[in-house]
Amino acid sequence: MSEQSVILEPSAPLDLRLSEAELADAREHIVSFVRQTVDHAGADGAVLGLSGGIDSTLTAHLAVEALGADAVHGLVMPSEVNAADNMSDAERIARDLDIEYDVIDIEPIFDAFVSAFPGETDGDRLETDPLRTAAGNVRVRIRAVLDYFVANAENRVVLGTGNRSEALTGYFTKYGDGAVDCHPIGNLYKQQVRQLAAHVGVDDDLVTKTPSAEMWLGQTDEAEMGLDYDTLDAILALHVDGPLSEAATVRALDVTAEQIDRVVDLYETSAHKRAMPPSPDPLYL
Ligand SMILES: Nc1ncnc2c1ncn2[C@@H]1O[C@H](COP(=O)(O)OP(=O)(O)OC[C@H]2O[C@@H]([n+]3cccc(C(=O)O)c3)[C@H](O)[C@@H]2O)[C@@H](O)[C@H]1O
Ligand SMILES: Nc1ncnc2c1ncn2[C@@H]1O[C@H](COP(=O)(O)OP(=O)(O)OP(=O)(O)O)[C@@H](O)[C@H]1O
Ligand SMILES: [Mg+2]
Repeated sequence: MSEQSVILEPSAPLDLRLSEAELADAREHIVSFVRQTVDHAGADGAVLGLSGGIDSTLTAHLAVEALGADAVHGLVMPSEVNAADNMSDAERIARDLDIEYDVIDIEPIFDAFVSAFPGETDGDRLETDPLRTAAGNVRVRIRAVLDYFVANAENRVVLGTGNRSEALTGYFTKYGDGAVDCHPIGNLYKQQVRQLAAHVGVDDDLVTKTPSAEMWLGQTDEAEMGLDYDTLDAILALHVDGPLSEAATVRALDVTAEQIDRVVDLYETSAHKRAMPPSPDPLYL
């Protein structure tokens, strides 16, 4: 076992870590998936947003492995609510991987959007929900527009960075960071994302960074969801993905029934984000 693969040991209530052999298989599986997705689309490469977070960092590493550095284009898209450290990390990752990248300040685009709705966004209303989330989602969706501009202009596919923990809880913006052509790491729980990132050689400071959507200053995934990722992943694996009842999951993990209810609620109320938009059944006249 490598030194990096024990990072999660102290707090994980359920050990979801993969063995070194499984990590090697997962890496190869994802790399093949990216290559096939690009080939099947007849595309010349891929584009993805680089946030300095671990999901986009791992996805970028695997994309370079699949396609070569020349075929990957990164977009670093700062706004007023992004930490400067994260944006400089994103640029550092692009430079280390030797990929083409652009830095696009999305704040002027956001400002233009907001000024189109003066009545809705006056004063402090953007600082509290529901407008805080609505405004955050606008920034996320602006990034998706820019991703697709590059994809269209350069015959690339858009790589998503969603992981299984986010997908099952709906912790993403519908048609924002969810608006992509594929999710290479979509079958990995968050703690497995960190582990695979360490396995492929991502720097420790990025592997252990606190996950944040950066939709507003100080936002963290775990605070907003009300659960830490290790607990969330364990409940997803045993109860939502797995066969254990709520009572058995409480016994197996150091969690409460209320925590499990919270996860099940996130899963059920986000079903619409994992499906194509529905239409009524066809009319047979
Ligand atoms: N049952 C239903 N059937 C069909 N559609 C339904 C629906 N319920 C809501 N909707 C629609 O969905 C909308 C709400 O979904 P959405 O617009 O996504 O908005 P919402 O889920 O409210 O917000 C996005 C969440 O994802 C988090 N996020 C976003 C981006 C990145 C990350 C990250 O981890 O980096 C996290 C963010 O912090 C926030 O908690 C509603 O306004 C409505 O249009
Ligand atoms: N400022 C940004 N510039 C470019 N892309 C961004 C930016 N913010 C978010 N993204 C894109 O949206 C994705 C979703 O964000 P998310 O926070 O879930 O992932 P992450 O930042 O890579 O990892 P973590 O969840 O650990 O913070 C990112 O992976 C990235 O592709
Ligand atoms: Mg992030």
